[in-house]
Amino acid sequence: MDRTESQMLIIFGASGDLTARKLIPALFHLYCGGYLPENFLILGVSRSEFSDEEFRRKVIFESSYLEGDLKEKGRETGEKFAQKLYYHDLGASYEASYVALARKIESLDEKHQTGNNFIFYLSTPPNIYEVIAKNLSEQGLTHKDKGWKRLIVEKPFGYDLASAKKLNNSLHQYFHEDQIFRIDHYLGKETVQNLLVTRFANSIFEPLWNRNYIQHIEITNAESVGVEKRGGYYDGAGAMRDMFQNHLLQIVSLVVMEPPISAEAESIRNEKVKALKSLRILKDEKSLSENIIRGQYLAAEIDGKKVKGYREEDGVNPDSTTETFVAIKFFVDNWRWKDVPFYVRTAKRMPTKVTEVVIHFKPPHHKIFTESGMFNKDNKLIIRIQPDEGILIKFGVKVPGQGFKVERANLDFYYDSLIENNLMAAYERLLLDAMQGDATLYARADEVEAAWEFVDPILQYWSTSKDATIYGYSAGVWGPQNADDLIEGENTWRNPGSNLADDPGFCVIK
Ligand SMILES: NC(=O)C1=CN([C@@H]2O[C@H](COP(=O)(O)OP(=O)(O)OC[C@H]3O[C@@H](n4cnc5c(N)ncnc54)[C@H](OP(=O)(O)O)[C@@H]3O)[C@@H](O)[C@H]2O)C=CC1
Ligand SMILES: O=C1O[C@H](COP(=O)(O)O)[C@@H](O)[C@H](O)[C@H]1O
Repeated sequence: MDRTESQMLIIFGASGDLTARKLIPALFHLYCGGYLPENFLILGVSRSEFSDEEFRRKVIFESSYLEGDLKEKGRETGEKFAQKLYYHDLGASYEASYVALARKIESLDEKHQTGNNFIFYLSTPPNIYEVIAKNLSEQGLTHKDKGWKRLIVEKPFGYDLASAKKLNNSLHQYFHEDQIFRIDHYLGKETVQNLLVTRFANSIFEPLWNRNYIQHIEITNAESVGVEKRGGYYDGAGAMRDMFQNHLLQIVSLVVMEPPISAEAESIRNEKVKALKSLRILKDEKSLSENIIRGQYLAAEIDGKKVKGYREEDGVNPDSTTETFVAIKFFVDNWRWKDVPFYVRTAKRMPTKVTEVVIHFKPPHHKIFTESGMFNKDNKLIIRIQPDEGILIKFGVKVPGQGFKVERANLDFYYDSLIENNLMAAYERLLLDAMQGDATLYARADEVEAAWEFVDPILQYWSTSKDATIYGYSAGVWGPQNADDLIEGENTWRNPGSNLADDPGFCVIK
């Protein structure tokens, strides 16, 4: 709290969905929690015409995203928070009127003593990020001589490796790397951060965290919703760009990375980059076709309700070959992970919303309890990212009675069980970190590029090869059936329920 200096947050794209749905509610929660400094302002910027009052009404009092909060905290709290909000209409284009914007920022800064400390948040279509950065620079708004200046950049960061590099180079003309905060909201999730703590604050997991004890690793990110109102955007992106390149590879990097020398941003980010660079890139046609399954959801009935197929969604091309499901098997080429398969999948219109990491351990070398088949079941560590956040270990116990019959039991931890378990929403945590200048949970330029290096050949293969199949799957099932064939031996995906303790079958380790 003490570290949050007086400052102004300038949001470009203030009339858009993200501002109303995530940013303003996060800022309101930070305000109610006493996390914002006394001298703090939010200046919304876009081309739509609003007065300050109209903007406040739109994003606070008439917003369905704050309705519950306002009921709980009272209108008066909403009114006080609203006094921190201002709006600037950029006019017809994002190229124009930066002189007027600069004047407005300067006068607000002077009047409200925000210390010339500015965060510029880019929540517009990505194709205008550079234009905004350039104009800010030309108006002298990026200089660090008086106060600090930071830039938060929304995803997607680039469309492929070349465009990500281009965007990095463009932004670096106007901002130093230490001023740029590339957002990935999964890094703002408490349970994703806890991957670091589970691994590096305990001496019971890390000694086993390697090829000697781990048989394979499975990561599932499933959403039950379809593309909702974002069909237009999603059709140009697909699951690979929308989720895998950023959120899933961030989780992978935290699972794969070596211990950092400290919890400082650069130490952690250095190790994450090394981890991403050690992923074996699927390059040749054979490995691309054998190790990746992509799919697209088809119309179906779920709980008696008809849901549209992907191609029928608003904004989606009726002949679209954009993937809404992707499952990938890959290896990590380093000392720790040699020969350990990683299976990662992400999809829309699955049976439930769930994200989890499952570490499957190898069975004991020598099997002495032959009475039941239990010794064949693997020990598992399940790290539940969402929902029902927690950690569960599956291990064998003796069934009471004669002989040595073994059954599987659970050791578990639930975030719910903590007395203080107010999990801060991802955007709250990330905004607060940026306000305090902490970039640990933001992606660095080389990190984003390393992730694209893994993803690029896959996208190229899909766009150029005639053999790159896309499979249909009915909305509400766990994706195309042949995604199970990716997994070696008789193992299958875990297909979890929404409760961590649900046990949907098991994996057989031969
Ligand atoms: N919405 C979400 O859930 C998520 C969004 N994001 C990212 O956040 C950013 C904003 O997304 P979102 O709020 O959903 O988008 P919207 O389309 O709802 O809003 C875009 C905003 O940018 C402004 N804008 C400026 N120039 C243009 C232009 N040429 N065309 C269209 N709009 C323009 C719009 O306002 P005006 O027309 O008034 O200038 C509007 O305020 C995007 O980069 C998106 O990828 C990331 C994760 C989730
Ligand atoms: O970034 C995105 O994430 C959401 C899923 O986020 P979650 O926090 O609800 O898991 C996804 O729906 C969206 O398509 C994607 O752009």
